[in-house]
Amino acid sequence: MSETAAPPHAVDIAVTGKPALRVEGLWKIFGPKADKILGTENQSLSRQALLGKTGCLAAVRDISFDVARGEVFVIMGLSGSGKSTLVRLLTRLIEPTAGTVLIDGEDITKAGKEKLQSLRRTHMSMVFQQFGLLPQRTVTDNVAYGLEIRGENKAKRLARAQEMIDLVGLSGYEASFPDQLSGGMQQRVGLARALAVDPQVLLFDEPFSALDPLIRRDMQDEVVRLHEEMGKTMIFITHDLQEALKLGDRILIMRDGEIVQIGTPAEVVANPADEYVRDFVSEIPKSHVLTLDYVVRPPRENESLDGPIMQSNRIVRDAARQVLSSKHPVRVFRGDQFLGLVDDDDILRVVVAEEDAK
Ligand SMILES: Nc1ncnc2c1ncn2[C@@H]1O[C@H](COP(=O)(O)OP(=O)(O)OP(=O)(O)O)[C@@H](O)[C@H]1O
Repeated sequence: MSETAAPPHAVDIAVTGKPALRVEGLWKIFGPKADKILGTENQSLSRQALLGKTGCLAAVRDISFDVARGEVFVIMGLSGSGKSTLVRLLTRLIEPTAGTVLIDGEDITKAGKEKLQSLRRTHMSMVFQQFGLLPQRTVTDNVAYGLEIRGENKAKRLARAQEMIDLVGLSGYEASFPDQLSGGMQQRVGLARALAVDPQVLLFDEPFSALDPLIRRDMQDEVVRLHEEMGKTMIFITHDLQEALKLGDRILIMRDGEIVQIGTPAEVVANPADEYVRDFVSEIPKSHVLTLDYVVRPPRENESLDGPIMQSNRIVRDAARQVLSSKHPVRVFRGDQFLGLVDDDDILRVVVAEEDAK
């Protein structure tokens, strides 16, 4: 079968096996006697009602999800929806009120102090919005910092740091100090530092929010490229839907501490769970996000089955040129399974619908 390229960072969740991260029934309630809320009738109150009645704020409410190995999982929501609290719970920078977090099968929530420290050093790295670089240290020493804490010898950590500096495109800046670098370059140092320890999971907490739009786009491309090269599991927090759609294999949309929807970019755009999500996605050009899964249809009588073959996870926009220039309808497969056909009309229907929506 002649294979047409899938979207670069697509992951087949079904075949990736044990999750890299499992979150079960996670809660964080802030406020007086916050630990007395769960198990009482107050637990089912909305965030507002709970706050009014008890003075406690449920920042994260009963959240469960799995992240597959190698997946880019984006957590998205407006300000106050609970994203930062959630990501901090994942590393126990904040203690959960209830629930469990398993990273690579290790229960973070039950780990003692030493175990937690060792898990943080070996299993996860974080990239923050405020880069968090050490100002007195050079680029190389910042990148090597995590390895130093871990007790790696100097030759080894310098070699690894150099490898990461080259990887993120900072060769030549090894001896610079953070304040000599632009914001985008500082964030590259942050990325290199996070990657240097070869973590199981990389966590990004709104890393590019403070950057100019153009630099921000560069950095998003950088994340896509690094993911393609290294295949790391990534959890990415953002309030920006475009960023979520661009980076995410799946997106978790939060509101008032709760999950509103979890889905692939195409699922979220094609089938928004409610008005809140519909509002979010209404401006998004569907052909940029929907895959052929959403336009494929059964063959009609006497229709040609001689057209080229494409995989169903191809984005409509990327497939359009080939479909429109083909004499026969394109045959769409998921793996080896034939799903049906896509022709010019099927493509144009999506494109025209988005023109109409403007
Ligand atoms: N330490 C705290 N004590 C009390 N309330 C808190 C605390 N930290 C966060 N909150 C509240 O929890 C809710 C969720 O906050 P959080 O910062 O997680 O949201 P967010 O989606 O990350 O928003 P932003 O993008 O603005 O950071 C907010 O209402 C916030 O005021």
